[in-house]
Amino acid sequence: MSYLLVPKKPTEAVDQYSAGHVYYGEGHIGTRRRTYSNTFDPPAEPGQQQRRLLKQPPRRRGSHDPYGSFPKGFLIDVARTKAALLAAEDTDANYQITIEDGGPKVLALGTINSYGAYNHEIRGTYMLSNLLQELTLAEASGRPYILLDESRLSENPVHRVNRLIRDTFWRGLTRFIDDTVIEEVARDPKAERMKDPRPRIYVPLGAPEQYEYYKRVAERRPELNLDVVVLPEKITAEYTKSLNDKPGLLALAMEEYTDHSGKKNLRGCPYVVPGGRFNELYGWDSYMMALGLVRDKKIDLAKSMVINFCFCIQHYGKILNANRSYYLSRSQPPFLTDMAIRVYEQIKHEEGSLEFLRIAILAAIKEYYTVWMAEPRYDPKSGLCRYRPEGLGIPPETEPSHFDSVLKPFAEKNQMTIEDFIFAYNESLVHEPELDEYFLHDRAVRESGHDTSYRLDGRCANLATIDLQSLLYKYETDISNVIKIHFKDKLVIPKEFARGTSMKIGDVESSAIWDRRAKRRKQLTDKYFWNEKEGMYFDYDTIRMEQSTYETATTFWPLWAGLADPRKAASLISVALPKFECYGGIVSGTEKSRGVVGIDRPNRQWDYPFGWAPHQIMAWEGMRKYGYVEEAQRLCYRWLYSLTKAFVDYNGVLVEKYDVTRPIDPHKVDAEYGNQGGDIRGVATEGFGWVNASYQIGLDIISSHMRRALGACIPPDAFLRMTETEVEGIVQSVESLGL
Ligand SMILES: OC[C@H]1O[C@H](O[C@H]2O[C@H](CO)[C@@H](O)[C@H](O)[C@H]2O)[C@H](O)[C@@H](O)[C@@H]1O
Ligand SMILES: [Ca+2]
Repeated sequence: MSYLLVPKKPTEAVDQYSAGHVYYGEGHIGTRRRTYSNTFDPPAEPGQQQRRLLKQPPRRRGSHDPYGSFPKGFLIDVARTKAALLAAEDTDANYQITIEDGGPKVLALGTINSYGAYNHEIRGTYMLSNLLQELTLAEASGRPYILLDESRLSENPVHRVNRLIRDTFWRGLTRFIDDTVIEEVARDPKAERMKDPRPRIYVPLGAPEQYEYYKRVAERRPELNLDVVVLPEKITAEYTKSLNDKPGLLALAMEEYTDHSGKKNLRGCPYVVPGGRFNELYGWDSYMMALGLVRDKKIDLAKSMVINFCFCIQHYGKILNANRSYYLSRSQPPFLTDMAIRVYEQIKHEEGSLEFLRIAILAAIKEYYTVWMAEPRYDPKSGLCRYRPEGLGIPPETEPSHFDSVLKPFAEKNQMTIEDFIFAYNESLVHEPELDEYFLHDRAVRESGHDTSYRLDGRCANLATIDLQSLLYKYETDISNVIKIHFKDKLVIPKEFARGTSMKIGDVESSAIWDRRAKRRKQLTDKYFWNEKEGMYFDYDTIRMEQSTYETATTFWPLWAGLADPRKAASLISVALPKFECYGGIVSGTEKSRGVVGIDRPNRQWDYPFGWAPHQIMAWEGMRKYGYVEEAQRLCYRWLYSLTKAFVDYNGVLVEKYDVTRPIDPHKVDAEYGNQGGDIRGVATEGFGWVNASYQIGLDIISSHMRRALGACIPPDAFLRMTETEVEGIVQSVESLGL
């Protein structure tokens, strides 16, 4: 009987903690399915034991496995067990097993040791939800029957999150653009309601080889209905607006390779997307994810994202908010220099690494001059820079009713429905300067990455933010250091980077000028952004010529950039930190600054009480830079606790942002478009990009003692009050329960 040949220890051939696609085999359409010893096919004539396993529902106590002390594994009929599990335990029928389900929280499974004759009970939300996740993965891999290690169900949650991110989620979020996947990557849930959302790719004029490539794809595969469009050399705000009805992907870097038949071909340079409805290469998300990728030793991916950024600067004039047509005029917070340096550090022994760094720094210099130090973003009066992109009309990618309350009075004034007014306004058939001003700021808010908040609403384009100021200081110091250390203090500007700038071919960049720029920026920061009385940094309004009073978590960014002097750093820790430190980490802005919210003044996602991964990462790194390691670890524990807690209680969820004031279900966010990444059917396959990164980075920051406490889900406030021995006692009892 073939089932008797099933190995006793499924771990012999495949590691018990392998990623789903390895443990169960590849199962997606078009990929090769592999067979491993931890899966098995039922015999044509099932024997007695097997019949029992396949036909009888799992039994309760009385049929307990007498070999119970063995490391356990289970023989599972995937479809039957999944159906039984969902019927009993998913009482709210959302294909997740969470603490909100009211089932018995126990399910008996036939053990491998007894060839399915005896059962062992799986108990509690966490193990049952892990079972659902494993069954969903097995099903997706096309496995009707599996042998499952119990350790995959009782796995320490910190180990499980860390492992899933490293081996599964990055993989799930990786994209590239070429003929094999164009229909998949062109898909855009944000564009579905736009007029002509057929798959479309816009190719820059300077990449004719890509135009030829995609034209050939469109001809060869007419069923795709792929529209291939060349962009004009000069991209104006009018042109970008004209694409609103024809949304499409913006081409990214491709590389030449020789295929198996010896023919030269092109293939897309891969990148990682944020997740949820964000299925494209984003600006600052990419930086945060690159930190996580480097940490997880996925260096090629991080490197490829830098290459894609350089392509964007060269062909679109900026690092794009994201590579969709409606983002053409917009950038996002600049992080290229730090990203390139971190990748370079990992590849410096490789051939071509210095050339990689040279190109990235040249691209960053071009971006610095033409995006951030050029009007309208640059304010010549103050010498400060702002998020202030060009653009016309209403951002088309937001949710349908997002602007209704803003547009309603204008629609009424013009005696139109909101829908008719949107058309008339976008087509310049009506003129509303007040609305133009509103959307100028709205676009700026989106460029800032902080969309939306009461900090930036209605004024962002006028604000020089402490965020941007810190990032540009980092550009200046990084560029200076790289030129000095790696290029003998001389970096010659080549033709492709001089084009479209005031730089001339052959101009030489040296460290001195970048040092002067950094020094000047530091003076301006102290003058405009530091508030001695409040002991922290604030944004500066370049039109009203006054500091903003909104308390923002980006006040810690000068630490990350190395821009604060030690006295200011100390004040940020003693005065500012208590305002932002919440139960689950750093909050985006203080409650006082946000003000009262209600029906007429709804929550904004970048305000109190929400916490975001990039804010945590920037604060941790900044504090560590200045020696505030204990504070960084404490904040880290808080954040990782929120992520782990929601993961354990809510079927493995990892989402875009968290409510850092909620101890129980911090992933529940009632603001704007809700939370991305939470839409799980059985199992999460992607998490959310920058949250994934924050988890991996955070694990390297906390102590091993903290890591053990986290695995036992000890709440932060309790953990901080406990002695090390008390924590160890709890950890050991949790571990002995196998949970
Ligand atoms: O569609 C609404 C907005 O979506 C993006 O913003 C949010 O998601 C991004 C990707 O994770 C992130 O970079 C940003 O900080 C988030 O607020 C997009 O960037 C906006 O332009 C867009 O309007
Ligand atoms: Ca449920």
